[in-house]
Amino acid sequence: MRRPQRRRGAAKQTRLEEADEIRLLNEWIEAGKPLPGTKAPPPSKSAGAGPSPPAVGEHPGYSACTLFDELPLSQMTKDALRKEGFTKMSEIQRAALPHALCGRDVLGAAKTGSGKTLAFVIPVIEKLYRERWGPEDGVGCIILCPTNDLAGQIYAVMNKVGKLHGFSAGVIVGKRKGIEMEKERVNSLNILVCTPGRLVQHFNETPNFDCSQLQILVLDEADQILDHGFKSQVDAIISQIPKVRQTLLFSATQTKSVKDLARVSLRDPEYISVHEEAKTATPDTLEQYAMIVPLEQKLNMLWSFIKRHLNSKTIVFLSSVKQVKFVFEIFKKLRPGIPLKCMHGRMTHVVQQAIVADFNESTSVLFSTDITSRGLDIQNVDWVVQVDCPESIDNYIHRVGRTARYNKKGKSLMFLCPEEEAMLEKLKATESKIPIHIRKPKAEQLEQISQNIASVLVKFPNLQQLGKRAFVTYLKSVYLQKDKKVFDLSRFSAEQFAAYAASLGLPVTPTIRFISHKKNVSKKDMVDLDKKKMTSSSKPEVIINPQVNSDLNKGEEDDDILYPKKKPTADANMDDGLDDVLCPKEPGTDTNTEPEKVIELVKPLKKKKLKINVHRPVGTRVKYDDEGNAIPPLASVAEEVASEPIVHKDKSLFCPFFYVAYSLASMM
Ligand SMILES: Nc1ncnc2c1ncn2[C@@H]1O[C@H](COP(=O)(O)OP(=O)(O)OP(=O)(O)O)[C@@H](O)[C@H]1O
Repeated sequence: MRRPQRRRGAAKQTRLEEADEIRLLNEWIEAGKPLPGTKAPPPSKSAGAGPSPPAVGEHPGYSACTLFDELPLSQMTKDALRKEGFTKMSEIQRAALPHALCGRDVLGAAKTGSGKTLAFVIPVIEKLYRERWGPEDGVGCIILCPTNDLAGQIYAVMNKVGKLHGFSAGVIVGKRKGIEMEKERVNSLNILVCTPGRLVQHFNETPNFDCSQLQILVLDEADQILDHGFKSQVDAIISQIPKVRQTLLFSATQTKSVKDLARVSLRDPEYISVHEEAKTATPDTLEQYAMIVPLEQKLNMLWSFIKRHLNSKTIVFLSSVKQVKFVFEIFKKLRPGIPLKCMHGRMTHVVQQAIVADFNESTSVLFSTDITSRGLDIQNVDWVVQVDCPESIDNYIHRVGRTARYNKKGKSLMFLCPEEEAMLEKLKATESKIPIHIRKPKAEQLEQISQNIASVLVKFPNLQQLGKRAFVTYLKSVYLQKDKKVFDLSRFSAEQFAAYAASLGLPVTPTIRFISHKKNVSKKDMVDLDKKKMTSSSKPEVIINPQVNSDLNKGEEDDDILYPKKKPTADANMDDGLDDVLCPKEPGTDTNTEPEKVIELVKPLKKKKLKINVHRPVGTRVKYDDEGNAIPPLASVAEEVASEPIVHKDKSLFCPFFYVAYSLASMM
């Protein structure tokens, strides 16, 4: 938002006031900073009594503050925070901000929904303010996060907190085609909020794209950004930015891998984990349930749950895009009595943003992949239902963290097949610190909808194709999971696969080429086997046939008759009653992705010599040598023949905080 145009004299007065404020802030930050490695002391009794502004020249320590107004922050930031209703700091903010404001690297860990975003947005804005950063200085801060939606959300928070400042910020996201429009503007942005893949594209393709002056690098959902999915992109980015910078890493499931942390050149980082001693790894206000649900009963159970929670806002996680699409389309046709939405990574950024915005404002059910599992701050989600088993405990924590945010209440329910009970053991293990309760569904409250689905598929053949793909992609997702103790398709019988297909309303069970009864079985054998199976009572063994791994990467399978359709039977597990999990006592308080793993292969980046922004006023430009070590500005100027005219010190470096690339992305 542009600052109101001021008359020249008033603008000059403002600049003098800002110069004074920056000098005072720098003195205060230096004089009152906490000792390295120290934790914030517990809030004092008088905490929150409101700050008595320090007397001139007095610089009290700020590690014990509880209110934003007590911190050495610029007045513009304090005013913006107050306007947004942020007055008292959360635990992670209280612990991290004093160290981040004085320029230290921070490795921050705190539960989902505990306010980590402000813990890095505020230091970014304050750092650039105190550095008197402006548009001609180019990129001063990069914030990396795993998904486009999260980038959009972080940008929105940045916009709220920084709106009185004069920085240019933007979200550079979106699919391949949008990059051309971004190329013209990306160099003029001071703060980039982006996914790793998009940033690498700019390093590779945007002429004169320059991050050599970078002051601060932030990794949100750092453990995911640093894991194998983004490894090549992150390494490419790190190779293009100065090693001498401030680095902030945050996540609810923070990595402690020294190897990973070394990749981002952390320097004596403050490890701040405010909930390390907490009894639970998940929010205290979250009620967590699990139910053992046979594969072929999952959709019946999901439908029954939704029918009993028509006044709740619910996020439903499924493993694959095809499943999300199929369940969404089918349930839409069956009309449960509550609005339904779906979200996945194959949607354009604009559509995703619109869905999140709409879901924020409505009581509805959002079917989603794990694209929404991390970071998304959707308001007032009452329930998170995990129809498919999370791939890891971290994945579980982030999924359920979509509800019960910032002291609000929420509930989560996870379906586990009997064959996946090992995940329950992992979650209940002491070290996981996840207070999850087992619930047994009441058979009489379980609505059988397979026939209804089958009727819909007859009426809408295109949905039958989608159903087959949902069937195959789900099994593929299980087959490709790393944790073979939990995910093992060979534990499922051929009959169960047939029953699962029938539960999706499919007239025949699609062929799953990576599963066969025995090694190297031919299609003819499979069909013969069917006939034999129809007579024999023994369960044919299901063998995962690795020889056909190549199928996993193929497009969608054609369907084929593998097993006759079988009516799903109510499972023994279903005898006990469904308790409050399906019949909420009071209107609920109760929310995936394939993370936006950028698929394109990153060409090994030529090591580019770090370029220097020659337009930056003399005496304020920080330069780097080839190793990325900062050379003191004056020293570097002394090296050059100082022939260029001295730029007036009072040249304003600020221009209205406006948003550039995001509107570009939104035009994609
Ligand atoms: N100091 C505060 N006072 C009031 N509300 C706050 C404060 N800090 C954050 N919030 C609110 O808490 C919610 C969660 O914040 P945020 O999204 O930053 O959590 P997070 O820790 O990043 O969660 P996740 O781990 O899921 O990414 C947001 O709605 C935010 O506006």
